[in-house]
Amino acid sequence: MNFKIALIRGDGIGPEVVGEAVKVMEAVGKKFGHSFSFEDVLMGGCAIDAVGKSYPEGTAEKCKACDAVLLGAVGGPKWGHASDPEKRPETALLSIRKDLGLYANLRPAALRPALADACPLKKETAEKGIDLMMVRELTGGIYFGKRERYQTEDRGEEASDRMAYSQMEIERIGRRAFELARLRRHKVSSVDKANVLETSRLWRSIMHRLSEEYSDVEYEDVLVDNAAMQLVKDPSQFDVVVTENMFGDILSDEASMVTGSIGLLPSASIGDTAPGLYEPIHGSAPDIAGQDKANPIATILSVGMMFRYSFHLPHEADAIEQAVDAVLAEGWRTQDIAKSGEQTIGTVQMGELIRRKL
Ligand SMILES: NC(=O)C1=CN([C@@H]2O[C@H](COP(=O)(O)OP(=O)(O)OC[C@H]3O[C@@H](n4cnc5c(N)ncnc54)[C@H](O)[C@@H]3O)[C@@H](O)[C@H]2O)C=CC1
Ligand SMILES: CC(C)CC(=O)C(=O)O
Ligand SMILES: [Mg+2]
Repeated sequence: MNFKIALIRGDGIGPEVVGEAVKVMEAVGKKFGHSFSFEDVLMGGCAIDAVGKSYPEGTAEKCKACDAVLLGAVGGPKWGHASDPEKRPETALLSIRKDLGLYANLRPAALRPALADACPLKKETAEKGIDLMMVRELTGGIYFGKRERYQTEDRGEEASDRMAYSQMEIERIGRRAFELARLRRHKVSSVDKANVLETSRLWRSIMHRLSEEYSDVEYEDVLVDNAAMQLVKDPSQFDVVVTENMFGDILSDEASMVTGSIGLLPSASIGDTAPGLYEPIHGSAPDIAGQDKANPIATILSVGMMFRYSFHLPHEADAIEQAVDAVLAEGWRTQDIAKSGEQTIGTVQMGELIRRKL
C-alpha cells in the first residue's frame, strides 16, 4: 500500500527524533511492501522564524490531504515570552488538534521488559508490571477556554482561564475509553476533581451513565490528586485511565517517568475521521537539542501506533515494538534510560539499531 504522511518536524529535538522515525517507517515499508510519500509541513517556532506565525495558513488542509500526520514537538525558550498567540508555537499545536478533530489522545505507558531497572519505583512495585492506557481528552477543557488578563480596581492585574466541557465532549471520550478497555483488561479509572469542579461533576455523571451501559467493564472514580499518588504507589492497578485535557497532560508525563523516561512514551491523537496525528508525549527538550542525545523511541513507537490505529496493520506495529524491545534487551541505552556510569548511545545510533532489527 502507499501512504501519504505529513511530517511536522517542529523545534528542538523534534527534527532529530522524526528523522529516525521516518527511517524506521521506510524500513518497515521495505519489509512489508508499503511505500510512503512524505510532505513536510511547517509549524511551531520554526514557522514563526520562517513566515512570522506558528500556524501558517493551509497547515490543517495540507495535513487533511494525508493519511496520517507525524509530529516531533514544538516550542522552546526562543519563542517562550510572546503574548501574541500567533507567535506562540504551542498555539499551533492546539489549533492542529482542534482543526483535525483529534479529541482522543491515547498515551500507553508500559514498562518494557528490558527496562525494569529504569523504573524509579520500589523493586517490588516494578515487578508487579505497568501497562496502562491514558485516554486524554484533547480538544476541550481549560486549554481551549477563554484566556483573559485585565486590570482590576482593587487587586491589581488579574488573569483567568475558563474551563468548560460539554456533555457531547465527555461522552465521546468516555466511549473511547470503555471501548479500549474491552480490548484490554476491562477496567476504566476515570480521573476528575468532582469534589471541587463543576466540570468534573458533569464528567462524573456521564461516566457513571456509560459505566452502566458498559457493565462488563469494571469502573472507578479517582480524584486527580489521589491518582497522581496512586501512579507512583502502585501503577499496576490501572488499565485504562480516562481524564480531561490538563489532568491527562500532567498525569501522562508522570506515568512516562514510572516506566523509565519521557523519551519512551508514544501517543496517538484520533478523532472520528482521518488523518490521525502521532507524536511522542514529550516536548522539544531545548536542553538537549542538537546534541544527538534525545531518545527517539517515543517517536518510533508513535509510528507503531500509526500503523495500528490509522492503517490497521497490526503486524507492522508489532514488528516495530519487537525491534525496540530487542535493542533494549541487548543493553543499548540513550542517556535518559542509562544507569549512572553506563555507556550510552545517541539518537541516530538508537534509530539505526532499531531499523536493523526489523
Ligand atoms: N507536543 C509538543 O510539541 C510539546 C511541546 N512542549 C514544549 O516543549 C518545550 C520544552 O518543554 P519542557 O517543559 O522542557 O518539556 P520537555 O518534554 O521538552 O522536556 C522535559 C525534560 O525531559 C527531557 N526529554 C524530553 N524528551 C526527551 C527525549 N526524547 N529523550 C531524552 N530526554 C527527553 C528533556 O531533556 C527535559 O529535561 C516548551 O516550549 C513546551 O511548551 C512541551 C510538551 C509537548
Ligand atoms: C501545548 C501543550 C498542551 C503540549 C503538551 O504538553 C502536551 O500535549 O503534552
Ligand atoms: Mg505535555
